[in-house]
Amino acid sequence: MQARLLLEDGTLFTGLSFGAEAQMMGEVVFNTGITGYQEVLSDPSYCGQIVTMTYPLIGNYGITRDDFEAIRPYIHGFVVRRHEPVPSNWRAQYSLGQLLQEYGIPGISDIDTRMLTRKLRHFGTMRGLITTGNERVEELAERLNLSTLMTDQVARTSTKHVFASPGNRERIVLVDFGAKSGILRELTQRGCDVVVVPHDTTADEIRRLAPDGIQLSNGPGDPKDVPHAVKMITELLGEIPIFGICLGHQLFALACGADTGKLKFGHRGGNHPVKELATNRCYITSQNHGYTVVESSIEGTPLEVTHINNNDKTIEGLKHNQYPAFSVQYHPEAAPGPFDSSYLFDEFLEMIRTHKQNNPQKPRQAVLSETLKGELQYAQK
Ligand SMILES: NC(=O)CC[C@H](N)C(=O)O
Repeated sequence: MQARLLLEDGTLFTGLSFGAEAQMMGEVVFNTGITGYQEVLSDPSYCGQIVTMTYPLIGNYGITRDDFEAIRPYIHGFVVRRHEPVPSNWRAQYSLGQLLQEYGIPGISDIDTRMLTRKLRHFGTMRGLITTGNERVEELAERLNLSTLMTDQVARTSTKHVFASPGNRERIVLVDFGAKSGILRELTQRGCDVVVVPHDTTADEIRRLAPDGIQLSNGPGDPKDVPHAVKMITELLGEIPIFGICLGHQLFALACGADTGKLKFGHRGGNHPVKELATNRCYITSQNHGYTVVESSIEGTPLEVTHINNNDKTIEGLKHNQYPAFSVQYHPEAAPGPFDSSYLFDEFLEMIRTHKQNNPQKPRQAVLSETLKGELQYAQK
């Protein structure tokens, strides 16, 4: 069956459909990973986006639900050069095309993804529309022109209820802005007592959970669409150690008085070189973001730049010069790898221990278990 991809500049690609029979609109972006398409399509930070893979052969190892970064994909379309419908992998439960069909997401293959990527690099990301129907092109163009990009992706992808992943070490409140499950995995692997809370949890609600540290997750969209989170971070800065990842990094920067802006075509892939300024060391990192912290906005804030991107020199890491709080624009949970940066979770726990030594805490409130029990019961209804 035929599928078409129309861009807002009028470019029309005609290829083959391998996903759902559907028409969907979104911001067209590209990812340069040569593996990891399952983690890409299930990463909630791509909510509302049409993702093009620049690697030409996609789908050859199929789909394994255990490799997902969220309960379901939130992408609005998947674009590949060649889709492999028969996976060769003993872990595969079904094919990529079957997964897209299950969730009503269109997929288009057999188009020139190199041309598409060059266009996005040259002109910046664009709105686009994938359709498997046979509408007239003028009709599709009009629909695309009238459409706008989503602004409520965080609310769509965040958990609605508090849930816990118990452990016997530091208690971490993980604020879920559309978190990848890799973050929870990294924390639980280190024995942390993790409480995952919705994106709009207030500072007081977080205090009641008596956390040792706050992990701000990644998430979709523009950080300026989540002002309530900036307020929460501002209120807790200095009181509880904070570690922000990706959207969490951008929100942390906004809370410290810096600004964010949109990159022309973003960073999405598994081999972005990041330089740690203190050591001059280079880390190869996994990235997925379209926004960035504006460098010129750092002056006059309490922030210090710790890492920069070696390709375009944009900010990749920040730390507060007075309080226990830091953040990175890339993904230390590295799903899929590279695993160069997982040590940042250990540094976060080390920061928490130092903060605890310097600020002996009151015993944890008994109210915590009651709060959680109530939430969990509610969630089970
Ligand atoms: N992965 C993320 O958290 C992405 C952050 C933000 N949505 C951006 O595109 O920049």
